[in-house]
Amino acid sequence: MVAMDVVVGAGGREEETADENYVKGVRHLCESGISRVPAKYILPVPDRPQVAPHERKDNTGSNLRLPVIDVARLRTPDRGRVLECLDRACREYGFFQVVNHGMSSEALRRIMDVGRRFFGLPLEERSKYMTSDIRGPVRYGTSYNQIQDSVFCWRDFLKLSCHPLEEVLPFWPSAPMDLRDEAVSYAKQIKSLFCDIMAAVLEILGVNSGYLEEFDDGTHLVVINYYPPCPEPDLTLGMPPHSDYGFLTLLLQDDIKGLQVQLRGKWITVEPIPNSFVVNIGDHLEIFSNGRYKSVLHRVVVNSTKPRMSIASLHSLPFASVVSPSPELVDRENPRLYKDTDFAAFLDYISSHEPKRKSFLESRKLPPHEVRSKSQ
Ligand SMILES: O=C(O)CCC(=O)C(=O)O
Ligand SMILES: [Fe+2]
Repeated sequence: MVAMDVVVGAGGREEETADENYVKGVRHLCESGISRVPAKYILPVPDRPQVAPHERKDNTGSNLRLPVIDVARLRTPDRGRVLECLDRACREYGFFQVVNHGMSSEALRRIMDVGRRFFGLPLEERSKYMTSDIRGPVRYGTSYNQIQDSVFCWRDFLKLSCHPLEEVLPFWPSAPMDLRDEAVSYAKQIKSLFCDIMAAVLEILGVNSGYLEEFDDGTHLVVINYYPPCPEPDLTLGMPPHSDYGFLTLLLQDDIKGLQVQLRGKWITVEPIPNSFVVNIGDHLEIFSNGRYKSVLHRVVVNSTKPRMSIASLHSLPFASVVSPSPELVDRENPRLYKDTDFAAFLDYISSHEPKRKSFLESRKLPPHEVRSKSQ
């Protein structure tokens, strides 16, 4: 048991005396033996994940199966047909699952296993990597954006910046002993899968595939998310509704449900498919495609019995690159809808605003009177 100062607040809810304890993370909080969710994690009623009684059937009965893309078929004469499915998935859902992607189930098992062992280390070891530096090569933390969040969410994370690998590697956790080797191997394989999928997306968009080379030097972040069981899962979320900032996110999840996607105004649970990745469009691809593809809101719900783990790989252009609508996708019928942006603008935004839904992307939209039909 970890000692933590707790007092019983109004209504019998245990309150910690100092916010310092919350920044140690949810796992630490749970190990202190709580039986109720502290006020710091309780969302205002409209933001809680409960499902209205009349929607209960739709949302829990049949979970929507996202379109499934067979990556191996991209290398067969069927490529054209797979590209059509991919285009429809990107336009209609902004989310899809990929199977037959070439990464072995053993490779996926190993990275999940080492991630789980990292979160099982004593807090003293994990907290060596706690930092408020959002630009650093490694960051252990909690909530969504613990510097800005007024209500915390039920997640601990380890973020590994993966580019350039040889420069960041010495900063990554030295325990568990095999974490660096496993994470390097995973980072290389997932980057290659991202490039295969991105090449297909560029082909559908009819955009010069020269962009693909730029991704070789692109930003790459691997985020290991850990969601401990929560005594009152109706009051909080593992992650609030958000969109991801990059071009594409490739998410590996364990077999515990939790990811929900907002489709046509409803929260739909993504049914995990073993050994698959969930892929979603990020804000940078929405801008680059001039709105042809949209980043989609998603969130994570927690449960009272089982811990859940996921590993998100977020990919974009190099840190200093400007992301703008691709000139091929701007013309008289499709006027330019977004301002240029870059990574620094995104980091400045998240360090000065409480991130809400798609607010960063909204800030990059051109006001209607400035919408232009030229690319510049
Ligand atoms: O854990 C999940 O299923 C989703 C995580 C996520 O959305 C993220 O890391 O951006
Ligand atoms: Fe996300």
